[in-house]
Amino acid sequence: MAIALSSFGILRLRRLHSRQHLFIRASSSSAPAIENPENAPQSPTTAAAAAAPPSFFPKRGQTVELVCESLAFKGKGLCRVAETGFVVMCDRALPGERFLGRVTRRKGSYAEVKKLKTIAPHWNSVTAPCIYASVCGGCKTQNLLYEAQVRAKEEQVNDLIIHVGRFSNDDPEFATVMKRIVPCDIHFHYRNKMEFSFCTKKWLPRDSVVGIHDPDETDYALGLHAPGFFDKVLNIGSCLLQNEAANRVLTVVQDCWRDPQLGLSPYDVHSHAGFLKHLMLRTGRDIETGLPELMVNFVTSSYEPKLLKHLVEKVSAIPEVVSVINNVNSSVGNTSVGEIEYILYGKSTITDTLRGLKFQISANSFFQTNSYQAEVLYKLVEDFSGLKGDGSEIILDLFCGTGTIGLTLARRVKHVYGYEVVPQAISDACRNAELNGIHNATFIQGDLNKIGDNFGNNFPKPDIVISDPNRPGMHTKLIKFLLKLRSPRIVYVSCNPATCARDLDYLCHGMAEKNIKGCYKLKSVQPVDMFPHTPHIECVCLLELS
Ligand SMILES: C[S@@+](CC[C@H](N)C(=O)[O-])C[C@H]1O[C@@H](n2cnc3c(N)ncnc32)[C@H](O)[C@@H]1O
Repeated sequence: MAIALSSFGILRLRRLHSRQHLFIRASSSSAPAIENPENAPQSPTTAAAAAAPPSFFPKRGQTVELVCESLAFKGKGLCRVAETGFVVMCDRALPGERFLGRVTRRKGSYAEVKKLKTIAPHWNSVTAPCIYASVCGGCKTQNLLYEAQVRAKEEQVNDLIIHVGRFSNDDPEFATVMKRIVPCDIHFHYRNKMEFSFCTKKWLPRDSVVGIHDPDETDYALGLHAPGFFDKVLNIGSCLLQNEAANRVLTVVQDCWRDPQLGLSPYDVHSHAGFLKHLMLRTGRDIETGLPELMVNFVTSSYEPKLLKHLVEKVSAIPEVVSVINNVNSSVGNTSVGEIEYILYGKSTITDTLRGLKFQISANSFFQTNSYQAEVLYKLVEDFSGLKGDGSEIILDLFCGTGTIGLTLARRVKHVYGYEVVPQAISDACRNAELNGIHNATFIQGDLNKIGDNFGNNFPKPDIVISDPNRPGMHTKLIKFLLKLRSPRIVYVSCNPATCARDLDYLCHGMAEKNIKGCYKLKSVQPVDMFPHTPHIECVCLLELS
């Protein structure tokens, strides 16, 4: 197998043909589906593999020896069966790793395998500092050198833009469109929000993990979900992605919540009995001092403040804790957004700063989870917006959350119009505008997946559209609206490069099956690493009217 030395000095496999696009599906039925992989153009290798007799394909339960070529969608290792080139995906297989895997399922044109045994380790291997790293679903690549992590992310974006977005790397402009990834300088303690789950069923990985010590004898757990299980939780004492004060809160809660005298019970997702659902920790910064301030949010199945009294006393004794909230979610659903929110201690919001502005954040409003790297991301958005600086432009900020992007641009434009589905985020956005003395921003609550023909009547034609959807990307209705609107510039911020590539394809090349023509030219795709050690990739893209 050919190997090459990349510009980062990392040994990596020379990629023959990427098939990452086979593994991408829109995660919401409301969003347009990624094109059928069966219809995707086939490379010579894959065409040969497709023509091979079925017996060439691995069968369920079969053990195969594989070498991981690269990282693909959701950070899974992409491998090929020797001789046939048949594509196989394996969770936690890293580039260069030779291993034995058992085929767990066949999915159309590829199969998934479970890693049984590593024969030869991956390239750029480092020791993971977290004792849970090999089992917890959060960090999948802590044992991969950070430079190799970002290189893999950059390659993934490149492949998706080519194969899903249908942009050609033979085009001489392609190299100037695709920018090098911006790495994150802070590799640990960067998350300002973590959600831990209470559970009746502690998950103990079969291969017991060296260093994990859990003195508690009950089956109860508080921690992060076992990968792939909604009803099993890995009990954890601390998480290296969150800050030190948040870890102190977690420790304090862990130390007492199972005390039988408190009468607390974890919620059982099968029987729907039990009280404690989630522990959400959010960290902001005091605007005056810059010191961390924490919100502790207990999500429970009913409102019983007496039951929480001891926990509230314990956590509020931690100096950084300025807010203790109780979200009551009495539905059988297990989300952390309650139908009613109570303040048990301190304030209802915490504060943070971004690009010189102050923001108040409620328990359930979206706020970028890596505040440090959000500064970098927003600077890119501002640069891509290409503001004239004469205060003449109109900005349409789609999926605006608490208004952060629009507000950071407001002082340099005529007016900002923000759209967002969560009512609490809209009230936060209005309050944030006021807090910063910004009077040229209007925030409107509405579902952008359900826009009607009159959408667009409430605001003038924008000069710049910012669109920052969540993982499913933009709904076809919204894409059609943007193609009709023909704003000169679109800055597309994405947390899912797969749906991003699909939407860029529609905006630039149209949707032939719906007889819709594209009218944009892709000028820039800038990947940004916001979440080291995880498969998540953020991108800022610039489109201009062609
Ligand atoms: C990735 S966040 C971006 C938020 C904001 N731009 C920022 O940088 O903080 C996506 C936002 O889209 C909102 N959202 C999700 N689906 C939506 C929909 N169908 N209509 C309107 N907003 C939606 C979410 O509530 C969330 O606030």
